[in-house]
Amino acid sequence: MRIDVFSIFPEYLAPLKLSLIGKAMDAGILSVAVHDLREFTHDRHRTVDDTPYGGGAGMVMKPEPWAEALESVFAESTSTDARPVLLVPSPAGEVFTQAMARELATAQHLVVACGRYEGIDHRVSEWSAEHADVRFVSIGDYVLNGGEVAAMVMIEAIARLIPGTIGNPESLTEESHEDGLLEYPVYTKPASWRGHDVPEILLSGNHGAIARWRRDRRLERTRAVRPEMLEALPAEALDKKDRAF
Ligand SMILES: Nc1cc(-c2ccc3ccn(Cc4ccc(CN5CCCCC5)cc4)c3c2)n[nH]1
Repeated sequence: MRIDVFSIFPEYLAPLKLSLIGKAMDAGILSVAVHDLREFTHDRHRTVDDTPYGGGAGMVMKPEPWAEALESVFAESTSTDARPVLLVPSPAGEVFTQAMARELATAQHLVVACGRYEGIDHRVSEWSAEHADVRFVSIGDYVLNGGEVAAMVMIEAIARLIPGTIGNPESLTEESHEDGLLEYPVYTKPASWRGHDVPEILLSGNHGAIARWRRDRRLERTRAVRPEMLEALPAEALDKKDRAF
């Protein structure tokens, strides 16, 4: 997968080079390029914003730098490949979920447009729709100062689902939101720590009982913290014992 990110603060995306994403990039599984939007301006002040038509507070990002920036990478999605997906972080977007991360992990080319100020001239997304599949995406119901943090969140959630990125694909199962339940609590040595002991069952070696205990903890936690997730589960996903929770 190829990911191109555009921002007026490209250094904001530097941490992507670390950890898993960094390894995946080294292994050639993933390529992430971060571009400075100001490279696509031509005036002395490298202007990317202007006042909003219709009035209102703040500034709006000008369309032309964005169009030149985006077409510089849209063109690289050759006609044989699938159209690129343009992700536009926005408080007004569809909410980003694990299901959406799974869907986007199958894309060949993701382009992320990180807005700032009050957002990007809307005509950019209208123009982009001729060249890419455009998705406005919110990472939650709160307002950030720009799209960079949202881009980091989405890239991490998507990239870790690409085969070969995560060392142990086993750890992608039974995690929260993967199968509709929250994850179970985890423990490691020492077995007794500051008066707190690891649940006996986990030391028993009885893998059947351990699996049941973990399932029960997942149901208990989901009912306590996110009851609406339990309601959303298809009936067949819960067996008789599960319904006890
Ligand atoms: N999940 C999530 C994603 C974002 C996000 C993503 C991208 C950008 C780009 C700029 N901002 C800051 C911002 C956005 C909206 C307003 C309100 N303003 C009212 C008048 C009409 C225009 C809009 C103010 C400042 C962004 C914020 N926040 N939260």
